[in-house]
Amino acid sequence: MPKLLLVVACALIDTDGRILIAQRPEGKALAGLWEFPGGKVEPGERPEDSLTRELAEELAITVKKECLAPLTFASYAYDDFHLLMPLYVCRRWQGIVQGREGQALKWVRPKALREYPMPPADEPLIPHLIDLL
Ligand SMILES: Nc1nc2c([nH]c(=O)n2[C@@H]2O[C@H](COP(=O)(O)OP(=O)(O)OP(=O)(O)O)[C@@H](O)[C@H]2O)c(=O)[nH]1
Repeated sequence: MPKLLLVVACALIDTDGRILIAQRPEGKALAGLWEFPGGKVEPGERPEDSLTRELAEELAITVKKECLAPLTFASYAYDDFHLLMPLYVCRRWQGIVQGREGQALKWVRPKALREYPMPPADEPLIPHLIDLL
């Protein structure tokens, strides 16, 4: 059984019902693909704390834990690890979203998500977002 990797991700939703996606920068695994902001849960961290930390680091926003609602999760066998990725939704945050790590950002309607190449783990998440919005 390959290593289980726990990654938390978030669909930020704006007042027009659009979802934020970020493009993975060059040099990283899966570079160029569009993903939901988030990252690995570090040892000793609660998942919601990892997510608020990643959102601050990547996007310069402050998110309260009460504003994170669980939506669904991805479970996907990559070659070298098995990804388990809870997806939260968030409609309320403090600050202005900016890409702090040089990543491109886009606000996209749920039905348009398929136009952006995403990691294979993410594809099954799209119908859940379409249903939600
Ligand atoms: N944040 C995020 N990660 C995703 C998504 N889909 C998906 O397969 N992943 C995978 O989950 C892992 C997330 O790791 P990460 O973003 O924290 O880490 P990273 O590869 O940037 O590495 P590093 O933080 O050690 O530099 C990566 O292997 C990434 O490919 C997604 O929608 N959002």
